[in-house]
Amino acid sequence: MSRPLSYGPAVLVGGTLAALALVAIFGSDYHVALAVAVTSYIVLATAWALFSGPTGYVSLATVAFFGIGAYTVAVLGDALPWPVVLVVAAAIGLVVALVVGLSTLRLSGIYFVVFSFGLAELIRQLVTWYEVNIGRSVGRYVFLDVTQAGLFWQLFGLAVAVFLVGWLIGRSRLGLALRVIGEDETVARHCGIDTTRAKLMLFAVSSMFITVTGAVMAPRWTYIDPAIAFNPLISFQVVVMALLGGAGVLYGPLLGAVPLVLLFDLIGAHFPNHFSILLGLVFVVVVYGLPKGVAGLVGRATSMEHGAGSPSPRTRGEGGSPQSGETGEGAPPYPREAPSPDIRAERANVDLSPRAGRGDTRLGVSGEPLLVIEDLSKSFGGVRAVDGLSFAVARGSIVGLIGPNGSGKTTALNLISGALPPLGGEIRLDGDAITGLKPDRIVHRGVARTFQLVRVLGDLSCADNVTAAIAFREQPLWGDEARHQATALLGRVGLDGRDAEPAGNLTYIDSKRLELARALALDPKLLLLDEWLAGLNPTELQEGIALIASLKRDGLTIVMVEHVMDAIRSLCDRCVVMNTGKKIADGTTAEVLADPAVVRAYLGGADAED
Ligand SMILES: Nc1ncnc2c1ncn2[C@@H]1O[C@H](COP(=O)(O)OP(=O)(O)OP(=O)(O)O)[C@@H](O)[C@H]1O
Repeated sequence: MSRPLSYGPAVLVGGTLAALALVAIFGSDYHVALAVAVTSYIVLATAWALFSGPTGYVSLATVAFFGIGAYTVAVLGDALPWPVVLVVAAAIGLVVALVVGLSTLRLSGIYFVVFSFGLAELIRQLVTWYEVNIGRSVGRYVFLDVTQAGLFWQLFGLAVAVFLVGWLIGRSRLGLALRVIGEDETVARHCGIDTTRAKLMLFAVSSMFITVTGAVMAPRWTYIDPAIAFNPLISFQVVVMALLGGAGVLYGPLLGAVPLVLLFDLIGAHFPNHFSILLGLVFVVVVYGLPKGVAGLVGRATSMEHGAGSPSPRTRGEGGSPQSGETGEGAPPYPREAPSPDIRAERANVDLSPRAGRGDTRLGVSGEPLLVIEDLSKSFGGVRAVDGLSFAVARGSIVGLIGPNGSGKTTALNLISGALPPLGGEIRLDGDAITGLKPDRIVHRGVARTFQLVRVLGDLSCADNVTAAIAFREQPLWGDEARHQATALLGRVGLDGRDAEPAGNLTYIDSKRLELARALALDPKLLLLDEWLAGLNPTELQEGIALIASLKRDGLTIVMVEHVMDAIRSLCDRCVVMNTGKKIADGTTAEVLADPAVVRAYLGGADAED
């Protein structure tokens, strides 16, 4: 949403459509037919990229929807007025997309590709079966009085509509959600995005455009059978066109569709028997030579011109220290409400007495704790990663979750944040059970997290990384207000003035700052930090500790998995120690770090003694 407005794409799209319109008005029959083919593929490839571009879900189901549209016309074309036929086709496409989407959009990567291909084949076989066994003939005649020019103008209208819808989606929360999903679906869920719903909505919109295109194109054939209407080549051609042009931007597929339709027309005329081989060759060249398409090349050239061509490498622990004064107390105020007097009172009441001991869920916490974990467990195959874990976290406190490598700390955080479903036990936040809820629901209850391996959305700007959370939290904001809040949060973590910078350019420490800003943007009650301080140099570490301390001063409750003992000592009110999935200690930091069982299991004598 913070991308600068550029008229280049609008001129490109408008100019191309205007040129096609001129061909349709003044061209010969052959040229009008060519304009029809080009426009139909512009619509198909752009509609395909509406969904597959931002999400990265490569769908080979294009022809399934295209064929549904064509067959709707073949069956109903004579019986109903033309606009009604198109509406019925769109409705059927919508229903099929919703059913298919609900059952498949949980799949990702190659599984989705294979399924989408299988879907097209399945629908083709079903139609063939119906025609042979019920209809008693394989094909159907389509006798509709539509001229080539009439066909062109319908497609032209569809093209205008698909660009308009794509433009609107690109500027909407849904558009941002899809870009986040495409970058990192796990992060998307932890930003509060209902990823299934977002994907489903766009899949349905994209499929409706494809279905209506199939319907509009049907009269062109006069006779159709399943082999024509569900020809898998259509799916492959659409993918190749979108990839050649660049599926990441709205105008990209157009850049691929125009030259390839012309090329395919040439190949079809002169080498009809070699069409598939040449299509395969084009596909290989596109995938290897232009992974981000022509639009990607244009984007790179433009950014080089503006001096932003070579992103600095994202190297763990390398340089990039923030300027002094950017963190901690000197930073602009974190835009969340100050802790209420109640919370302050409860914090004052936290019992950190040495009696607070092992295995007792509520010991050490007076009043209703913010987070209560009871008898939580999780297994991976034969490995019991978390085994009967119980502890509580007082409001406004920082609890360190510590233990040797592989003791189950990250798994415990994953269970709390909803990244993993527990095997057993209960998690309560503010008195309400959140056990087993999806991450986006848990985010809306007030839990935010960072990840052990930092996860920023590299192709999005820093501001968009933070806005993704602001736009999908429980009390979402959008537009200028969201942008201002994103800027303030970036300043809060020491990333002043970096709003427009792609997150992929950030150094390791700055990526961590950005991830923290994104978590804070969710306006959480509880923040889960997974080794947020790992890999920092001594200066960065001190700044990181100051930053976390300032969050606590603002009233945030924090559970931090950490191996950096200096941070544990200076930040944590209490510590829960895990070993082989079980809690082995729970008490004040000083008490726990002096516990011989803890020393034996984890710290080693030297560190425990300093
Ligand atoms: N997705 C997974 N699949 C299979 N095993 C897993 C998975 N995640 C964690 N484990 C196993 O569960 C156990 C606990 O792992 P976990 O990452 O929670 O430990 P940890 O205390 O966070 O370790 P570290 O301090 O090294 O990050 C380990 O034996 C680990 O191999």
